[in-house]
Amino acid sequence: MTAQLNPRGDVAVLVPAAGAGVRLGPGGPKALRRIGGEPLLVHAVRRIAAAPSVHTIVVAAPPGDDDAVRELLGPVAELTVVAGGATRQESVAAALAAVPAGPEIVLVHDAARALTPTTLVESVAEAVRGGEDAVIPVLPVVDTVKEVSAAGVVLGTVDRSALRVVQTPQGFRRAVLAAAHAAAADPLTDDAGLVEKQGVRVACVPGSEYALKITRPFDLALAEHLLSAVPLAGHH
Ligand SMILES: Nc1ccn([C@@H]2O[C@H](COP(=O)(O)OP(=O)(O)OP(=O)(O)O)[C@@H](O)[C@H]2O)c(=O)n1
Ligand SMILES: C[C@](O)(CO)[C@H](O)COP(=O)(O)O
Repeated sequence: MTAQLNPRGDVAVLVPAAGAGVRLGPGGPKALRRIGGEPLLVHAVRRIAAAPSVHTIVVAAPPGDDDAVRELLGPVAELTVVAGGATRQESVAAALAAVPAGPEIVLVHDAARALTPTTLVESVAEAVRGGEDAVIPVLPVVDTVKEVSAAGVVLGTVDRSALRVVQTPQGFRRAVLAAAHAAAADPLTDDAGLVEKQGVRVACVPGSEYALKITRPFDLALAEHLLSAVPLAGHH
């Protein structure tokens, strides 16, 4: 059944889904690869659409696949589909340009983080609503980290106590994200990076193991397993 979004919600979620998935290997655009019989993009959008604060969803589709993505997501949730760009940053900018007047909180969420819990969408939005200009979900680094030379020799052991791995959704006051994208020069890997360049404070909230980014074949297998072991994996 098509999820109806909250007309009184204050959050727009941009879903960059236009990546090729080179690290995942052959099999078509990553967002359209399947776990539990459904494309990653469907899993991701279903979880976003279940978040009570969400007013608008804009998906940046793989180049040439925008009509197919519209058809695919029609039964999942009310949303807008735009054509993605050559970089993640361009895809986010295209989606941002399609957000209607209204929502003043904008979240950017990778389709590749298909099992992200709905509760994480809400906790990031809540932190922005509470006064932060920019919010990212993070997890501690669980392994020892070494700096290694190009020749494969250890140069030193990094102090990991202040390091965090960063997930999505990343949340922003709308004007802050728009200004950061307007000022963007070289592409960065995440939106918080653009905002940092503007001197804006970026706050952290606890991330979720379920929000793993499906990047390599092992991640796809892990996500498939999580979904079959716990059918609602990452839903809450
Ligand atoms: N031109 C691009 C590149 C990436 N993305 C999206 O950004 C998210 C995070 O990117 P990543 O997981 O690195 O995806 P890919 O770029 O597809 O991966 P790879 O680098 O292995 O090709 C994904 O949902 C991906 O679809 C996008 O919308 N447009
Ligand atoms: C946005 C992101 O998912 C946060 O971890 C990440 O930076 C995307 O980077 P990638 O190099 O495109 O995977």
